[in-house]
Amino acid sequence: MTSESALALGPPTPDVPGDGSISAIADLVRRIVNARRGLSRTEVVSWVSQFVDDPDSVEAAARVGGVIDALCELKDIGYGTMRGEPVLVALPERRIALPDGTVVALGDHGTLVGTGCERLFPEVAGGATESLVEVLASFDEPVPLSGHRALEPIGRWTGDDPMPAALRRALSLGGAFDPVDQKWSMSEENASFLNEWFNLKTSDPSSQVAEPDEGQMRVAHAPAGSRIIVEAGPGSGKTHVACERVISLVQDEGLAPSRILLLSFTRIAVAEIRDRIGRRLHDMPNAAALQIRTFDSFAARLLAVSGVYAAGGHDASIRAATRLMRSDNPLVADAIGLLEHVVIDEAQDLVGDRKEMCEALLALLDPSCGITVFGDFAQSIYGYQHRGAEGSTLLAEIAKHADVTCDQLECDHRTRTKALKEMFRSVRETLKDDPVGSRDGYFRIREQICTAAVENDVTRFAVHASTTGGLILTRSRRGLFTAAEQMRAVGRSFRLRLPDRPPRVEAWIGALLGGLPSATRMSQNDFRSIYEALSPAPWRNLDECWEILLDLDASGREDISVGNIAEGLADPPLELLSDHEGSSGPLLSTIHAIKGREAERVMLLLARAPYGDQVNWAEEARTLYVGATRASTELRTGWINPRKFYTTGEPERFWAARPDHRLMEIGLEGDLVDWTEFVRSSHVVDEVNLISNIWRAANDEPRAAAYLDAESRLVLRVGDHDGTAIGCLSDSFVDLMQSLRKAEPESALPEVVAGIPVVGATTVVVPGRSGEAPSLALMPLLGGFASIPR
Ligand SMILES: Nc1ncnc2c1ncn2[C@@H]1O[C@H](COP(=O)(O)OP(=O)(O)OP(=O)(O)O)[C@@H](O)[C@H]1O
Repeated sequence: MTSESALALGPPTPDVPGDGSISAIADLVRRIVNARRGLSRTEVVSWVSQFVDDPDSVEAAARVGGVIDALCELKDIGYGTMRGEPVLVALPERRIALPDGTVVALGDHGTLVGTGCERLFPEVAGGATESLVEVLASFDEPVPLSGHRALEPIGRWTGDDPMPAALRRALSLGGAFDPVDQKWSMSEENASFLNEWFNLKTSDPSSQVAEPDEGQMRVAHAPAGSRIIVEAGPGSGKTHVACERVISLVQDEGLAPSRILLLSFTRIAVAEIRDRIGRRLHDMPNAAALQIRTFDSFAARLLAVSGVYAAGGHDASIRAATRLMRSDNPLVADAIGLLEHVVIDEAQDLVGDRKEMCEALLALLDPSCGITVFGDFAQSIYGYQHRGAEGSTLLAEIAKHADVTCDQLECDHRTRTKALKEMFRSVRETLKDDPVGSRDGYFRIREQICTAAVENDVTRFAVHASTTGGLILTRSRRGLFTAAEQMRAVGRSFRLRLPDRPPRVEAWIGALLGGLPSATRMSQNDFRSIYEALSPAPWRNLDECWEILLDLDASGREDISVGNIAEGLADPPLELLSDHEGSSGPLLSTIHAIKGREAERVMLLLARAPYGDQVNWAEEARTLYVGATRASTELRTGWINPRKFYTTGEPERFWAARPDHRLMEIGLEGDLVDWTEFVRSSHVVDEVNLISNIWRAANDEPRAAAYLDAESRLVLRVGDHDGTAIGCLSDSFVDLMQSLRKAEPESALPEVVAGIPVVGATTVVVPGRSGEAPSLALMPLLGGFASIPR
């Protein structure tokens, strides 16, 4: 077809507006492309331009060209060839559901956008073929737009750099977008969705100090020597008050920070508490001496100062610390006798070894030492893991002590909707009335939770617009792996929190300072030269990195020392710590691993209810309650059908059988030998070189494999068996693997363990030899499943 015959199509019919608006141009483009096969872009531009104001102007052609490009970019129309020449062609219809509930049509839909509307794509009634999440995920990764303001519902691109293609597409779909003037308007819901999709930050609520309510005031400002149990529901501010209590003990009661001990469960919880208290007490000279620790790090410190070494991981250290505190050791008794106040958070989950350790600690305290214990019986979800534990959490035990008074916090500060507030309260009542639990009771609670949800029974959560941010929670680890797989399958970015993983401290520190002697000092200029030589470059800029290092060094000097930084990282600040893989998107976690956290939006994935005689229905119900009460604004429930896995080892890990191999979960803490042991092996010639190899592997995220060496060790390498060595599988991992293969104790190891995903790297602190300060290194982080030959 020639341009003449294209033009012969004539002027647009009266129902096709020719007002030069974006929507009118888009309609005209679609109309000519659908009606006439084989038109080139130039022919379409020239036909459409005749219907816009001042058709001969360069602007008219540019405007029409811009709209054609936008339509092509979103596959509304496309390019084909005719007789070897590129031509514009019609494409099949698609209907896309937007986060605000509207559906827009793309492709050959025969619907006009309509006069006065600036949309490129018409809004249509009826069902969608895909969601905006699927469309955006299929293009590419979200582009970080840091540096630009958050997207307002009405706005214009003000960046100096060109608008990223991903944003252009998202705006074209999400609302009215003018691709030439780069202006947009869209609904609040769609704007807030895009802000999350592009990881644009809104204000940080944690930096605002909340005014305590009456109950919180009572607890926070109780006399230093009081012994109180604070039993209160989700969102009542227990963690918030735990911080206020410590601040008040220092500021109002004049306690020396070093005489206050606060214990909580996770490193992240501890880092958050330290961060909050640190910000409020920043002008107190000794605030850094506050002992804010996890139960595990408290045990490790106690053993270290007493010169006791306990092999065998965290649980063994906890048991050794308990024995030590019960052993009449004068050094330990003195150290603990100095404490003037102990705060324990999340006491409802203290069972088994950790509970016994806390009891041993409390028994050693001076009678004048105060105690504040926070917990919520309705959120107790760890009973099933421990023998005889039901009903005997630390919370329940301490409540029996004669010298302890009980207090409560009544207000719920988390929820933003009436339905959630009511559910938080009513389910707690139900749990209180039926502590033993039953199948019927469990289903009643499930029902109550669903009533408070804004949407239930979501089956395709991975493409649901609400899962751009917030939490996606599963009851089991099997569910979590399945959910992660579903997200991966549709190309979504997400963050994944798995229990029992090594701590993750930002890798650039180890990449830049790892392998250097602890006595190394560095000026800002020295640092600049190693920073600029690092490839790939760290995601934090040079000045930011230097500021962080000066803070960690804490010497007040203008240069840094590797030893000081390593010491500073013994208790890493919150901003350098992460407890998940991935850097953007919603956080996927089991309910067990998310306690104490909250999010505006929660997608609680339900599976078929448990069955059998062994089900602890009360605990199942409490677990659902913990999951549902993480939401402050929008709770949704969805469905997941967890894949089958077998389990092995302690802590439990998954494995699955395949015809000629087994898949075994890898990446748990202790799966690789530590840095000191690895560098002693013949595979490491130069530590600095090793570190740069690990840094590259962490950034490329390749699959690695472990190859058998001459000394019967399985050495982790990138590439083939001559590839770069970046680590070595530990004996405990190898033993577990051999037992899974049903191999005899002394039988040969496999030649290769393949398919091991490298998911990142972490900075590690390397203890110094006798009397020396510690130094730094970098270790790879592994994830997913290794393939083990039968
Ligand atoms: N007095 C207050 N005024 C306003 N907001 C508050 C107040 N106290 C706490 N909050 C906020 O309420 C939310 C819940 O607080 P927090 O996480 O401390 O509750 P919690 O009792 O520990 O919850 P959970 O038992 O679920 O872990 C947080 O966002 C916190 O900042």
